[in-house]
Amino acid sequence: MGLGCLSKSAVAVLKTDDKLKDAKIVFVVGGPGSGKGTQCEKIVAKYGYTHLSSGDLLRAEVASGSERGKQLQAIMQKGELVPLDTVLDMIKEAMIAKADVSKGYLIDGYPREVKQGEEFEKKIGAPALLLYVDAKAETMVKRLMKRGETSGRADDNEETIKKRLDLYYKATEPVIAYYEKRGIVRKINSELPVDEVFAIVEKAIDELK
Ligand SMILES: Nc1ncnc2c1ncn2[C@@H]1O[C@H](COP(=O)(O)OP(=O)(O)O)[C@@H](O)[C@H]1O
Ligand SMILES: Nc1ncnc2c1ncn2[C@H]1C[C@H](O)[C@@H](COP(=O)(O)OP(=O)(O)O)O1
Ligand SMILES: [Mg+2]
Repeated sequence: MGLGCLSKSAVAVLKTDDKLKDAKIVFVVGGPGSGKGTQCEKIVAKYGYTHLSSGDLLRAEVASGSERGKQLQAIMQKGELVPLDTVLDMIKEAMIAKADVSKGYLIDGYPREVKQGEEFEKKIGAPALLLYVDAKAETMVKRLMKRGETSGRADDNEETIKKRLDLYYKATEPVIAYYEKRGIVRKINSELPVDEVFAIVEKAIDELK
């Protein structure tokens, strides 16, 4: 069927969705403080991918001072997950905004639970790769406490870090098992120095081409 019967704006929406369906999508999953953001920055510098961190998108909404932002801030401060639809809508909007120029998307900090992965695939598309950024709990806590000295983040404190870690093991680790069955998970040892971690990341990204 042609698109002739549809209005111009309806065609534009369909075309955008098509573009996202064909897009190269990489999920970046790992515990809090494991080094997701650090590696994503390096991927952007080398490969020109679009980096979308769900946490950054949420913090931007908080910074806007909106009513919705205030509600989000309260949830994040407790180390809990914000509602799925809120995060997914923000990610999709940000992806569409870059659809014409993006070489690929790094979706950092999402999915946080299996349901988030399922909904993403229904509304946007399938990931080609999942980078599993792996570090020990002890390492993550140490890094987050250090980051907390300067990050200004309401969730980089001992009490919230503990809750975030618990939630990670309970809700997010099953995401890795879910995508392992599809054979798209690459486990990255993030205990190593940043550049050595990136050398492993590069191999995984290069395989995608
Ligand atoms: N491989 C690494 N070795 C040492 N420190 C690291 C490493 N990767 C990240 N860090 C540090 O750990 C902290 C958390 O990293 P970040 O990239 O913000 O993690 P995430 O986005 O997963 O929470 C940062 O302060 C960062 O500089
Ligand atoms: N996909 C998602 N679903 C629900 N809440 C999310 C989310 N991504 C982020 N959040 C909320 C809850 C998190 O504790 C908080 C900070 O997330 P983050 O910046 O991704 O943390 P980190 O990079 O330290 O792992 O934002
Ligand atoms: Mg981060």
